[in-house]
Amino acid sequence: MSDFSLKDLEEIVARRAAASPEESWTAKLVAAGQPKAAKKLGEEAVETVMAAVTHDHDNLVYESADLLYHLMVVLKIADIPLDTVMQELERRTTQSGLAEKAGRKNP
Ligand SMILES: N=c1c2ncn([C@@H]3O[C@H](COP(=O)(O)OP(=O)(O)OP(=O)(O)O)[C@@H](O)[C@H]3O)c2ncn1[C@@H]1O[C@H](COP(=O)(O)O)[C@@H](O)[C@H]1O
Repeated sequence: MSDFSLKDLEEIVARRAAASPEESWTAKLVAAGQPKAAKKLGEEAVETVMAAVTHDHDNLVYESADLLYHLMVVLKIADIPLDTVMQELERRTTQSGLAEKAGRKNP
């Protein structure tokens, strides 16, 4: 069981965003801007999907880590705290996903 949390990763990303792009991938992505960071997020999402559908357990773990890290970078560039996403997830705990979908105006 790891003590490492997404909150820890958020803090690392915030700290490294201010580093030199020559010495930090995080800083390089932040300097490149949201289109580049979001493109990397999309690539990691596709690689995660491929690992899942091919039942590649080890790669699914590896690509999921890449995906979560790049999501944290995209949220950082968008100036959205992880806590805002967690609040949205918490709000959703009051009903099932199926009930939420059925209640949409345009399902
Ligand atoms: N978790 C990560 C993490 N996961 C993936 N990556 C980097 O994401 C980059 C993209 O990897 P890919 O192989 O998918 O992409 P690529 O083909 O090399 O890149 P392109 O040529 O396509 O642009 C690689 O440089 C990975 O090392 C990460 N870089 C940083 N972190 C965390 O951020 C911290 C600070 O890192 P720096 O900002 O680099 O100091 C690290 O100690 C980690 O905790």
